[in-house]
Amino acid sequence: MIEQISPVTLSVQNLYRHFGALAVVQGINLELRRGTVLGLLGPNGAGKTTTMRMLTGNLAPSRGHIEICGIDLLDKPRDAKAHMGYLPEKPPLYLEMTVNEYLQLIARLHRINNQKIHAAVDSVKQRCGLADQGKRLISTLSKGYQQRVGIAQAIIHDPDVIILDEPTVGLDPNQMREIRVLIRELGAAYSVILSTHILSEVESVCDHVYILHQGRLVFDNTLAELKRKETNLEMLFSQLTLDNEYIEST
Ligand SMILES: Nc1ncnc2c1ncn2[C@@H]1O[C@H](COP(=O)(O)OP(=O)(O)OP(=O)(O)O)[C@@H](O)[C@H]1O
Repeated sequence: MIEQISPVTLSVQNLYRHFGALAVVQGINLELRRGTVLGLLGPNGAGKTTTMRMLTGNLAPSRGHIEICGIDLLDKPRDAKAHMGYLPEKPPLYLEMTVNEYLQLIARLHRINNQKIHAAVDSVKQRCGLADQGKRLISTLSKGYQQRVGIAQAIIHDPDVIILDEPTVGLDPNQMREIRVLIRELGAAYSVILSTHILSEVESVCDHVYILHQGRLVFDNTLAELKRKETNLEMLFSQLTLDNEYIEST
């Protein structure tokens, strides 16, 4: 329902990326709408990280078109990136800083007005369950709380599109559950692309799923439709990617 009426926040057309002779991303089309969590699934080496690096403006496409909130990422990278928040697989944290120092630094890098920095840091800490952690050194936080700081840095400038690359890797089950609740909340307010290897995570968090295999999108549908058809995501994934080793390891 939401997908029918919400504005498009990210539009990707005919995206390609080659590394030398290796075609890693081959003609991807993708659309993300406000209020949606989109799960990007694929076996190892499918091209997920390469795709996300292009969507966040960290890697130039060989070909294709990316618009963030209607702004062309290649023509106006600074304007487009202002609408985008990114948590890479390895969170870009300065462990020797306190949570407050780090988030203030990130706010400055996003050119948030000096007078608004404290309010922005307070608001994002509240949102990410870090309200009592401001004076802690990041190095002393648990991995789950460090991941919250990683998410906080991705959303401090109030972006429309949030891209999270395997945000629950290495977390214990309680931390995973908490981060998933947070992602769900972010998805309701913004729009999120979530890359993960955990199929149950997609089922519990995402509204829409895309499956990438050998650089091509081989599946694109809503979770509601999968449920309606009683499709088993694990079976579907296995059939589409023919990578049983991956399924067994998750
Ligand atoms: N800078 C690069 N130079 C050459 N090849 C690369 C480069 N970056 C990625 N690749 C190759 O592109 C393919 C896709 O990699 P990518 O990291 O995008 O996959 P992925 O789906 O994110 O995999 P994983 O789930 O293991 O993280 C792999 O074969 C990888 O070796």
